[in-house]
Amino acid sequence: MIIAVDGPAASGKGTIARALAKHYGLPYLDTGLLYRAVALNVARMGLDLEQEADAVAACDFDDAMMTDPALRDDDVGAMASIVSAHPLVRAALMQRQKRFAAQAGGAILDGRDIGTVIVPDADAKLFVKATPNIRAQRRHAELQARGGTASKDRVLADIRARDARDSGRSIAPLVMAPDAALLDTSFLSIEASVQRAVALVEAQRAKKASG
Ligand SMILES: Nc1ncnc2c1ncn2[C@@H]1O[C@H](COP(=O)(O)OP(=O)(O)O)[C@@H](O)[C@H]1O
Ligand SMILES: Nc1ccn([C@@H]2O[C@H](COP(=O)(O)OP(=O)(O)O)[C@@H](O)[C@H]2O)c(=O)n1
Repeated sequence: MIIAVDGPAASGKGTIARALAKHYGLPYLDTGLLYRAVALNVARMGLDLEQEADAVAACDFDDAMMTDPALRDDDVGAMASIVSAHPLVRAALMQRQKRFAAQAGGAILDGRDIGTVIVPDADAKLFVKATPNIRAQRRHAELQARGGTASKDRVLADIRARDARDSGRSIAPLVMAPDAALLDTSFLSIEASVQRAVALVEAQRAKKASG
């Protein structure tokens, strides 16, 4: 079974995707980390995020980079949103994601374009959302726990800027696939969100199985 989980920053998609991976015993790929790795690489190489050729030169990284804690920094999320708008960067990362999705037994991937571009024929698709304020609150608490000092207003502004850039870009914009199930986590606990996610996946599987 392949499950696609998409949604904006700090909506809870990673939390849900990890829980679904455990529930169904499937391997999980956080595709945002790939774009974050490219962005961090560009910065470390002293290159320009806005220049497509610079960002493409930073796409060649090995798996070890995916565990670098610096990838989770807030400014790296904002930088990732800049490099991810370059078509050649998306092309360079596409095969890696498609290969992960195609492994025997299935997989779960989360990101922005999983259900629309990477695996449009996924067995189940979720689009996770929450209000910008609630997402900022959650991300702010998460960053504070990691020793970050950004204010809640700054985190909210970053989330709004990323929403606009990710939804407004011409290639693979953040948009809900027409056949995805919407899951609004604004007023749900983590446990309730996960329960709802499992129910939505089961409903989509049952619908597919019946024809
Ligand atoms: N339903 C929820 N209620 C409260 N906090 C949540 C909920 N879902 C996720 N979180 C917390 O919000 C933060 C962002 O969640 P995460 O799953 O990383 O979002 P995303 O992958 O969409 O960026 C994390 O600290 C996570 O523990
Ligand atoms: N499939 C994906 C995943 C992430 N991204 C980009 O990478 C950035 C960081 O993604 P992320 O999933 O790590 O961010 P969070 O939602 O965890 O804050 C996003 O803002 C997008 O610009 C993308 O374009 N496509």
